[in-house]
Amino acid sequence: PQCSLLGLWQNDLGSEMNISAGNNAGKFFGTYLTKVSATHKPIAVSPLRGSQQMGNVKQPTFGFTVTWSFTDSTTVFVGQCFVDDKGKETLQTMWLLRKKVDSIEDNWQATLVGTNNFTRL
Ligand SMILES: O=C(O)CCCC[C@@H]1SC[C@H]2[C@@H]1NC(=O)N2C(=O)OCc1ccccc1
Repeated sequence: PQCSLLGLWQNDLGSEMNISAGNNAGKFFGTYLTKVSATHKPIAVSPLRGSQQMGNVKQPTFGFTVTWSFTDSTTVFVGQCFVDDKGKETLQTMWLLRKKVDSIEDNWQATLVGTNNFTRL
């Protein structure tokens, strides 16, 4: 079974992602609800947009951007969808979180990196 990104996913932090629509050019969009915060702002659902490799790719690679609705940060995820021999899908991803800093002197400390594995909810 080909890995389709469409649907509800949860990652190892408990964050939830809903890929609600995609087109046959590989573009998709959806929403992201993070469950972790280093800020004191209330967490809210945020939009995501991305694209994935299409064609007869069984385990496509993809990337997407989350433009956070409750902070001035942006996160980009990149990864690949894998299907095990029982048909169970996982998304293995890494992300770069760019937080907004007040001055270029702080630019050096503005990007965090992380890994996330998603399974279907
Ligand atoms: O959920 C996942 O799967 C991956 C983790 C994504 C966390 C998101 S990135 C934007 C927002 C959320 N948590 C957080 O601290 N954010 C944020 O904007 O933090 C900015 C910040 C970071 C460190 C220190 C101060 C502010």
